[in-house]
Amino acid sequence: MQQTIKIKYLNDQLERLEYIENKSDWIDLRAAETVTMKAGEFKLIPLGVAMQLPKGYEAHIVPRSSTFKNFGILQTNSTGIVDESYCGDNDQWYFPALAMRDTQINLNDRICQFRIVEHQPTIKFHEVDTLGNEDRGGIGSTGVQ
Ligand SMILES: O=c1ccn([C@H]2C[C@H](O)[C@@H](COP(=O)(O)OP(=O)(O)OP(=O)(O)O)O2)c(=O)[nH]1
Repeated sequence: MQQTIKIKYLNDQLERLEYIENKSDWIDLRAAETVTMKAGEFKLIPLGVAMQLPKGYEAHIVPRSSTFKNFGILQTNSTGIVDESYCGDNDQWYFPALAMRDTQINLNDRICQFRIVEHQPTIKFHEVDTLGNEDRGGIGSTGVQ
């Protein structure tokens, strides 16, 4: 199945996004400006794109596996969630970055990746006194090996 995403680029110099077949279905995103950061500094790095996602979908943004090795930055929200309603011309996507060392990220460096994901079903909470199941054990109860 193929989906179409309407995309608006906010920087003419930004390389256009590409879905690369047979590699990974995650799509790399690029820094839309050159950014220098000091160790300990936080910055929202602009990704230079705004999109209208397909109806019923959201997008998840995570770092590339090599991002920390290459740039020494961590994504402060671990996973970025782009809501379907975040679809205006100026609803630019950002990468919230914490620098662990002095670093420079250049325009068009690929720093993170995204995929689209269908929304979960609507959820209703049903409060009970007991769930009626045996406890599985606390976090870490299965040991390390
Ligand atoms: O890594 C991210 C995470 C979010 N967003 C954009 C898309 C998302 O739809 C919007 C708001 O994100 P979220 O709802 O997670 O943030 P919030 O802190 O709850 O802010 P808001 O009050 O805008 O909802 O910010 C990004 O560009 N990058």
